[in-house]
Amino acid sequence: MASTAETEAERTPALVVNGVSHSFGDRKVLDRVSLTVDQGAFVVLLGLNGAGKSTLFSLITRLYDNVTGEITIRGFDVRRRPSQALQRLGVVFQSRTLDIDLTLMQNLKYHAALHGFAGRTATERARQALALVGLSDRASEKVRALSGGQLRRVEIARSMMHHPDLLLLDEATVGLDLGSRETVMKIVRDLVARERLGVLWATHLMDEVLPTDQVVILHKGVVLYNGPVPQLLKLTGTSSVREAFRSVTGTKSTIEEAA
Ligand SMILES: Nc1ncnc2c1ncn2[C@@H]1O[C@H](COP(=O)(O)OP(=O)(O)OP(=O)(O)O)[C@@H](O)[C@H]1O
Repeated sequence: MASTAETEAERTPALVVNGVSHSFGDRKVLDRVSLTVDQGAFVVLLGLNGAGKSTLFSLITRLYDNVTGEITIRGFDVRRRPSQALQRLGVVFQSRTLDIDLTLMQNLKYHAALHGFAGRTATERARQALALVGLSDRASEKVRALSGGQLRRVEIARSMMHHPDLLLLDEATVGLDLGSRETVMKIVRDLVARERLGVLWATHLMDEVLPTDQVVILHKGVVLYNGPVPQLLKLTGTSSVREAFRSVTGTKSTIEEAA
């Protein structure tokens, strides 16, 4: 019996969004959005600027209250069990949020304190987190000495300190050069493979989607496709995610051109 229970717990998705809508005044910006992120899955939330990606993240993180549908993190409803749900969640926001006048270690320890870790535990967690993103040797440097890509890596380290099951990243590579973008994406994909982390990666950049990813196309607040990449290409009779996106959304320009 115990092993069955364990198996069920292991299978509980990192994130379930079910029938979630959201309006600002009269304007509906999300319309019955549903998606699932399994443990160990890298899910790309692909949409043009204004599609509703950040609004969805604000609902998952409880910055806004979802009044329709439901959102669960590892089975915990974010409205009814907020502390259990949110302690399993890590977030890398679109805007930068590190204190550039503090060292990497100081930034991480400050965050650890917010999660109730102090002293040696905080130092140890910070060290482990920096090792995950390959920045162990920079721990005592000030954040202002880092490149844009390294800053993002520290933010990823910070989001991993409390060992979450679900990581949300909102346009994490915007403003980075190609090499840094690839490094950041590799780090996150490695975490998915190694730690069985569930990741929801919001982007408007087509080339960030790999054939092995699950992709959710969000357009004007509506999910137009949700599934594996090969199936998307087959369904649309196209040979690239860019073409498939155009076909599904009826837009002429690619996301990159529109941005
Ligand atoms: N606080 C707000 N009040 C009113 N409208 C808003 C608010 N926040 C977002 N919107 C509108 O909701 C829609 C969805 O915006 P959202 O920021 O979620 O999109 P997005 O896909 O994250 O795009 P971006 O990457 O440009 O932020 C947009 O039309 C936006 O103008």
